[in-house]
Amino acid sequence: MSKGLLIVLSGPSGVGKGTVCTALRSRVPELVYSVSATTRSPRLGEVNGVNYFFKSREQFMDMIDNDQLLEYAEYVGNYYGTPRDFVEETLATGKDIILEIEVQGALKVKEKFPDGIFVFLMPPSLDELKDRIQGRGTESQATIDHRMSVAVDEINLLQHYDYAVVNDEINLACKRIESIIIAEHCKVRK
Ligand SMILES: Nc1nc2c(ncn2[C@@H]2O[C@H](COP(=O)(O)OP(=O)(O)O)[C@@H](O)[C@H]2O)c(=O)[nH]1
Ligand SMILES: Nc1ncnc2c1ncn2[C@@H]1O[C@H](COP(=O)(O)OP(=O)(O)O)[C@@H](O)[C@H]1O
Repeated sequence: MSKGLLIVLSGPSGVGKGTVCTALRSRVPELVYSVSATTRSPRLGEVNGVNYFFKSREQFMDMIDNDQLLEYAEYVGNYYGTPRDFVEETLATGKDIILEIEVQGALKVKEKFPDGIFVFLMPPSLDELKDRIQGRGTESQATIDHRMSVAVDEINLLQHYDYAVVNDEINLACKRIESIIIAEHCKVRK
């Protein structure tokens, strides 16, 4: 049995990663989603173990010390990390897995999984990005400003990715990512 594909989806806050991932999972039900650990507080409606594993700083530091994270990063004042065992076990069973993570973490994953597929979700414009993150209404103005300045740095690291997908329209963005996954399965690996 061949190993599954490791797909990394990054992109600035508010670009629509969560929305696109949810749509993608209903279009491609066999695609497994990696649930990250974070020290961020849950937003209204977020469920522990579904959206994230919500951890205290101490619990998160323990996960780092016990080598339970494939990668982790600090982003706008909170820690985020990918539980290692779940990713490795999923790939070993031949299933594809998608990690929705920010750029620093994605670059660390690339060192460990050079055969991973790195997809960057792009906003149609920076103005549209700001409108989306503001429209979601989950962040304070100071956090939005911080996330917008991080967004510019993140977009500057696009050259480390294999694919850039513009999220102009959710179904179109999903179709593009689905096409990438299909093409990668057909690829002749040398
Ligand atoms: N490195 C890393 N980044 C993560 C992980 N999980 C989520 N992130 C990223 O952390 C950033 C902030 O996530 P979040 O607070 O949920 O905000 P949102 O992306 O604006 O909904 C986003 O870029 C996520 O993709 C992870 O396990 N590792
Ligand atoms: N293609 C799109 N067109 C218009 N609005 C979108 C699109 N994709 C996502 N959104 C909206 O933008 C906001 C941010 O999306 P979200 O998925 O939370 O982003 P992220 O996970 O990247 O931070 C949400 O209110 C969402 O409904």
